[in-house]
Amino acid sequence: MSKLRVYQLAKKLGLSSKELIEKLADLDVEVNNHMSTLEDEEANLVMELFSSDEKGSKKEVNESTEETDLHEETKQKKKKQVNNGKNNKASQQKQDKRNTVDKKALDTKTDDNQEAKAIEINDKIIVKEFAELVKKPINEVITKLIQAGVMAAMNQEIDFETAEKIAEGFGFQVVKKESQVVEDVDDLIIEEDNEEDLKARPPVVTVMGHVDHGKTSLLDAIRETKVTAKEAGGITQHIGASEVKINGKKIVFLDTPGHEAFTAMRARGAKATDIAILVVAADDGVMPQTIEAINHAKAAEVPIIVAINKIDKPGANPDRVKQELSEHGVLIEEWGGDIISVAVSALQGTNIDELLEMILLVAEVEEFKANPNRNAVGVVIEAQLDKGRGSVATVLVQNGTLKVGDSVVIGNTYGRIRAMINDKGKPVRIATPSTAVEITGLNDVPKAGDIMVAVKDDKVARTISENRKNKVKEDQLKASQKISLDALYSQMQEGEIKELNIIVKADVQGSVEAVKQSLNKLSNDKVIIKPIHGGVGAITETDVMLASASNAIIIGFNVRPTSGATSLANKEEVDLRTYRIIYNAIEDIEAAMKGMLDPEFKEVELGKAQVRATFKVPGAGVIAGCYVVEGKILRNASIRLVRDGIVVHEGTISSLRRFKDDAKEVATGYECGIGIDNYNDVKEGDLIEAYKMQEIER
Ligand SMILES: Nc1nc2c(ncn2[C@@H]2O[C@H](COP(=O)(O)OP(=O)(O)OP(=O)(O)O)[C@@H](O)[C@H]2O)c(=O)[nH]1
Repeated sequence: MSKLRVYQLAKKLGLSSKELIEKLADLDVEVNNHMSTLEDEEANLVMELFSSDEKGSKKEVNESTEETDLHEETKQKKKKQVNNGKNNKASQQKQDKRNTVDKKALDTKTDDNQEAKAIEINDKIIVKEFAELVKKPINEVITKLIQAGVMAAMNQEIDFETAEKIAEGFGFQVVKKESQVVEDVDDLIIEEDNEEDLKARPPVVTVMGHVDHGKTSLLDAIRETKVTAKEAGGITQHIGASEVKINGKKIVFLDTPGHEAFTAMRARGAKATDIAILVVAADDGVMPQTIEAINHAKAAEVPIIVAINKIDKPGANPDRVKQELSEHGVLIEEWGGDIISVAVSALQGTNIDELLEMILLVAEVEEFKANPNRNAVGVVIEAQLDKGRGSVATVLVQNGTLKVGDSVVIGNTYGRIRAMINDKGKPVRIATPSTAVEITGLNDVPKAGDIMVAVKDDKVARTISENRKNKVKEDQLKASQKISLDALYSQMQEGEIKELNIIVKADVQGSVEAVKQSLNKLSNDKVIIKPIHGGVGAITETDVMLASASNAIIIGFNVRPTSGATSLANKEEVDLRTYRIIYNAIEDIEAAMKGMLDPEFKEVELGKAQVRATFKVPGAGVIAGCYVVEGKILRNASIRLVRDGIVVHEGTISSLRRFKDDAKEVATGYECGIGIDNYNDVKEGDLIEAYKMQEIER
């Protein structure tokens, strides 16, 4: 048969195109529209199914359910072959299994009523057999299934969960047939590939850089020049990643620019990016987040390509950018280094091709490879619950080939891939290494950064996912074995720690440098102290994520963590310490290295108040009119005054009042006046943090 279009086949079958498309979807055959062509085997299958469906339903009414419908069985087998690419043998094995269930079903029938209330079901069962098992007429079962949102004919399979739900509705207790125990995917799949099986794969790229330097514009420019509607059905769909082609070669861009997303993924244990594009605006130069991006990329050991952007602007000075980059350890080729830079204008589309060519060049040098002929392994880029489609996840296939019908485990979720669409919104049946596809068919919504693995079958997928859920606690424990100064000595003794990664944040750049240098000098033969990032300003969530991903501790001087950073640090178990004097930090780390760090006092936060106005009160100096935003402020507490994340003063309270009365404490949600001992330079917008020191048992 020559290739048929959907509308042609619909006509043959006396259906509308819409009806046929729906029928095809039931068979897991996804088509775009009425003009889409069908593979021969798909068309054959549909025609065969359609003609026998009619016969089948007529039969259903007239015949007893015990009679075997051979035609239906062939149909099932065929459908499986098309959808799952499984061979006849597998199909036959399934059939054998079904027969076992069948026997059991009949056995159950002979049991007395009480016992018959408990039934055993495999991870799948054919509707007809299920009806026998629950002793109900087939049309009643099918009606219940439809009510539960499952469209299945009598010879189609339903999964365990569906069967369980319906059976329970009929008053049965359902027990799952014991399945083979599989510990975890890690045991199954993370086998090394043989060198000869590895083939070159396209690079996966993330765009990073300072705010407003043009990350989004650059991604847009790349997409505009390269992902045009040339390809059929070419509407770019947001799936979290996009593919471009240059000189016939593919590059995959992750759509969420910024090092935050990149590091958050890394903290989950995923490494999705092969190359980082560092965007620096030629008229602005290296800025704080440029430095952050550099350090994040370096910590992840990802090669960098610099895109010097906005060269169309009058104030553009690419040479200055190169010089500034060299000061931060990014040595461009002209500066004797090996980092490639390309001057671009995202706005005017200048040199975009050149940038893409450079990406391919780096990819060639780095030799990114994968084995397309194995079970798929990948990572979740993003995922959400879609009203119509259920759990929808974009996964980047990193190794192997993912196919529609594959059973997968993703984090604690699992499922069989129902459909896949690519970044152009086109349904695809396979996804090779370095391809991002949106998948449906999972039982729950996975998290970005979760690892996806294709496994043998649904049973294995479900077992692993259940085992994983049970192991979550254990894993959390494992994941929480983060470095801390308190445990440094014992970890050093056990040889677990060779490097102590440190992130330094301070109020001025001079302190950052001073601390980094002093800390470097503390390295000895057991442990190397390695400052992986330093910056000016408050300790942010991004700093905590970097610390978590790189197993680092954070040291702050005269700066405070933002409240988001504090809670994230608690969650990620990141050791975050703040100091007022550099010497104290050095002393602490030195003591920790000798196993002598036993802090005698610990700071306990009491509350925070925001300064909303200030008043000059004769005899009492400046009083801050405050609103308590967190915890409570105690009259005898120590306080620190924080302005834009930086500690501007530390001291004690001289007066605490509610209206005209002295107060011992003021709780969240109340206003109060706070006077600070010997300090008048308080400003509107400042934050007053109250704390007390608590003695810690040695
Ligand atoms: N003249 C000029 N302007 C540019 C160029 N690239 C980006 N811009 C402008 O710079 C501004 C910021 O660009 P974005 O692409 O939003 O920058 P971003 O880095 O994604 O910014 P954030 O998402 O806020 O971090 C926009 O007004 C752009 O139009 C360029 O090559 N030339």
